[in-house]
Amino acid sequence: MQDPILEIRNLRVLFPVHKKWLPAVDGVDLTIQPGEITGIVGESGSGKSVMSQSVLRLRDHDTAVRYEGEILFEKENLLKWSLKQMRNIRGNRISVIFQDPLNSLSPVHTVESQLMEVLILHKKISKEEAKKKSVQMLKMIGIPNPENCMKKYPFELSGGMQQRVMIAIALACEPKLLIADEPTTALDVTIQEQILYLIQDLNKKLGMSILFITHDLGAVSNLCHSVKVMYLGQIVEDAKTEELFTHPLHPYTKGLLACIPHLAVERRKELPTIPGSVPSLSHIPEGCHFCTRCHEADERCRKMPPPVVEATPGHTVKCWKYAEGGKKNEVGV
Ligand SMILES: Nc1ncnc2c1ncn2[C@@H]1O[C@H](COP(=O)(O)OP(=O)(O)OP(=O)(O)O)[C@@H](O)[C@H]1O
Repeated sequence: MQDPILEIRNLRVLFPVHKKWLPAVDGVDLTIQPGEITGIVGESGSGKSVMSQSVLRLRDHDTAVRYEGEILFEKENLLKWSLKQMRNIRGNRISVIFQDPLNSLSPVHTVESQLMEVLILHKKISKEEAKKKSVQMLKMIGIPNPENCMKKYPFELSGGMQQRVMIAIALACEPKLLIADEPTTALDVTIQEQILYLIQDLNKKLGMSILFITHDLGAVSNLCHSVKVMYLGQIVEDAKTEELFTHPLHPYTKGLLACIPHLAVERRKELPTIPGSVPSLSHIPEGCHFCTRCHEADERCRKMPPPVVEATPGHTVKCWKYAEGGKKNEVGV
């Protein structure tokens, strides 16, 4: 087996809230193999973005933040790196694409100058080479007339085209890891499909690993090799995609799957929901983080954090229900 591209070990990311350091990410372990697409799903406020942005230390600039644990990228602990070292890795060995391309693209520079800038900065190539490579990138991501697109400003492009340009910039330096944080949420359904197909195609062609963050379980089922379900800063279930969709174990995962709209609409039933909402950081329950919304929770769940149990090989769940009989993973206990 190859060495993993990314290995996150017992990561905690804490923010100061009411004079206390509170964990938005609370003991996450995650491994991504070369070429693998890993999905992170969970409701708003589960800590998906904080966790993925920590890989590139994107929160360091604008807010007080404390990290514990390790983020090993090709065996180097990024949490020990200076911000100067981090700048060299961003957009080069690790890239990120966000939900809203207009927030990531500069409104006052053409597509050409934005694409060329990243290539000249990181790859130290000449202007002519950068221009040639930029046209190739736009072609590869399916922009019909790349030379024409190069001259445009982002506002002159449709939402789908802006997203493609952002992907081209992210991939220009052929990163080993792409972090895609809700990359299709702001797009029309048909364009969503195209962008997901594009990401899948690029993963196959370039062999890069992808950390795919989303609310959309449908997208996960089509795209990802494995899925981690996140709730209030913790991974509560982790399995290969097919296994997770066919044999969900955690009450939270079961709840999320039951909320996929088309199944209920087809049968003209009321759409199920998970009662309540994700608590804020200052209201994290003492025992299992999900206990306040779980219909199966008992006294033990409310008092003691559950262990991580390997229910079947490669399928782990953080829930007391599976604690007896399953194989305990010491890290999560
Ligand atoms: N700078 C900060 N200070 C305090 N709390 C923060 C800060 N940034 C994020 N949080 C909190 O961390 C938690 C996780 O937020 P995060 O944005 O990672 O969730 P998410 O799962 O990505 O949600 P969404 O899908 O809406 O982006 C939330 O409770 C959020 O309020």
